[in-house]
Amino acid sequence: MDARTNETSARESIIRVRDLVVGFGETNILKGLDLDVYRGEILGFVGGSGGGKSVLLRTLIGLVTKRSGTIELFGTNVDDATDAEKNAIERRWGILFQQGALFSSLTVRQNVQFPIREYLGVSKRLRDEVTMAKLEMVGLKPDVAAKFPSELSGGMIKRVALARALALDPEIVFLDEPTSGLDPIGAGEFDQLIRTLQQTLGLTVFMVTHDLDSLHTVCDRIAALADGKVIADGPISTMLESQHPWLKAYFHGTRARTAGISR
Ligand SMILES: Nc1ncnc2c1ncn2[C@@H]1O[C@H](COP(=O)(O)OP(=O)(O)OP(=O)(O)O)[C@@H](O)[C@H]1O
Repeated sequence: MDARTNETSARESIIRVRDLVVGFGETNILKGLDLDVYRGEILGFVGGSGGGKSVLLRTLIGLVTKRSGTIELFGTNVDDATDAEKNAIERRWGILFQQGALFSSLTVRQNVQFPIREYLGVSKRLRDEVTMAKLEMVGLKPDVAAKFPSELSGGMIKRVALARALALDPEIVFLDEPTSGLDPIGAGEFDQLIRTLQQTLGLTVFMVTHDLDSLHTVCDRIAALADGKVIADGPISTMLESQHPWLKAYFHGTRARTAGISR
């Protein structure tokens, strides 16, 4: 199904954040942030370095405690969720951290199986079958399963990390700078893979990225973070029209022109 049709026909918020404040010590990093992530879309999340993109991601998955505001995941307010409900919610997302973050002492197979072992009491045979299916899904050959992360290229590490993020058949995947460290061809292939998975699996994708090519080619919508808030959201045309100084610098700078986004 075309992603844009999908987006307009079903505007169900998988993630709904309102007036979110998150800080450390005396400093607030997120200062009343509002954000929706709609089912089936690929949302690109951009913002200056140190602006709080990773902090938002870590807050959404419960690794950082918010100071105030509401976070609803799959229609459940996390403040009202029981431990059992939180556990059930965690199984509905997958995460690809920056640099892939694989366990270096585990094989690819063991890395991909990690969430399955943690959340599902299934037999070894079924775990192995699921693992091989996920590796195939991300375009890796079966022989990769027995390798260790140190034996893989950067692009392969990202794919294994994506296979692990997909292990529990999530409804949404959080990707923290998935194409960083990849050459332009590898980054383009990874973007294409994400688009294919979104279309074939009906995945929702929340992608923190600095990659202008990714924003241009793969994202249905972009949300921009500045001054602790989402200052603009919409398709790339909305970003190009914005008069906010950071957005102007970002989307009309030399790199944007090189990527063919702006003239
Ligand atoms: N655990 C923490 N304790 C104190 N400060 C933190 C903590 N985690 C993040 N910060 C601060 O929060 C701010 C936002 O960091 P964050 O990593 O979210 O930025 P970012 O937008 O993801 O940046 P980049 O694009 O460079 O990855 C930074 O100033 C960082 O130092």
